Amino acid sequence: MARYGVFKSKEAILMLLSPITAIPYRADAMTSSQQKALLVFTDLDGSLLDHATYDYTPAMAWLERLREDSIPLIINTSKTAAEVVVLHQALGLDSPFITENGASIHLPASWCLDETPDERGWADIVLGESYRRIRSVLEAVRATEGFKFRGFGDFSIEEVADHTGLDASDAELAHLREASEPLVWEDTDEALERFRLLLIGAGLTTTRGGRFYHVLGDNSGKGRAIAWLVDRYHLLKGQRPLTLGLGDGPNDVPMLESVDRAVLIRGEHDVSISIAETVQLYTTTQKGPAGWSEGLDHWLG
Ligand SMILES: O=C(O)[C@@H](COP(=O)(O)O)O[C@H]1O[C@H](CO)[C@@H](O)[C@H](O)[C@H]1O
Repeated sequence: MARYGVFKSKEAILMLLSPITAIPYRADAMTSSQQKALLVFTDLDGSLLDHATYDYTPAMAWLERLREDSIPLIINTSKTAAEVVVLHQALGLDSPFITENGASIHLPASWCLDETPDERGWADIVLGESYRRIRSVLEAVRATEGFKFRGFGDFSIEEVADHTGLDASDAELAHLREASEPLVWEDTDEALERFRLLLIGAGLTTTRGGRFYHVLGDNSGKGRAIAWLVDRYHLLKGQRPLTLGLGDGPNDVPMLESVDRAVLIRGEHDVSISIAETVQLYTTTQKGPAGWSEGLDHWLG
């Protein structure tokens, strides 16, 4: 610090030199040159979308700024591809997206190397297990152990709508699972522990969103899908990107622990979330899309 003389730090000097209206210098905020190679990964429910209403209006200003600055916004959610395609179009995005808690990655033609895009111009990478196998394991452990739970495969479209607050047509899209099963646990905590261990033995893993437990292949998860896309970006552009992730639920922890800057959005759920201390983390005071914007103000503002 001696080289800054009477000033306590470089930050203090920069604050003095800044015009009064300028945003104060913060050592941990991303510089504009870092933002040129930035990928922003976002969870949906409880993060970009309001937990109860699925509204994203409070995030509009930041969505516009990311678009203007050509910063890719990459959705990373437990929702199905059928659900995300609709939102992706509504938001006017052209970036890849990750569905079913990291079990599938969807690449636009500009992100493809060996993959051949389909007639819509997209290629799908499956990291996880097939829905068929997940359901057959779930049905087998339920039959042998008598566990009490119900998954989307046991629900009618109306029941999905009742559990989620989605309208019938959105509930139908949520029902179109390809590589993960959301479920409502109706048994004891001890039974849940036994269930989890049995699934590990079958190559499956469990995680938790704002409303449901989710079962998926143990070779997937929101963090692994990010690692896959970071490698692909590196191959395409010849440099590693900087990454920023925003999420609110336990299923977002692997995402928040795999990015360079993380935003933990205050959740609607009652699950306490702990993130590794090594993570550069900002925790919001606001919930949903208002908290999402608060997190971007913090790191990119
Ligand atoms: O478990 C949950 O609470 C959410 C979590 O979704 P995110 O990973 O937070 O986008 O996901 C399920 O419920 C949604 C409706 O609330 C459905 O749209 C999703 O398909 C389902 O996975």
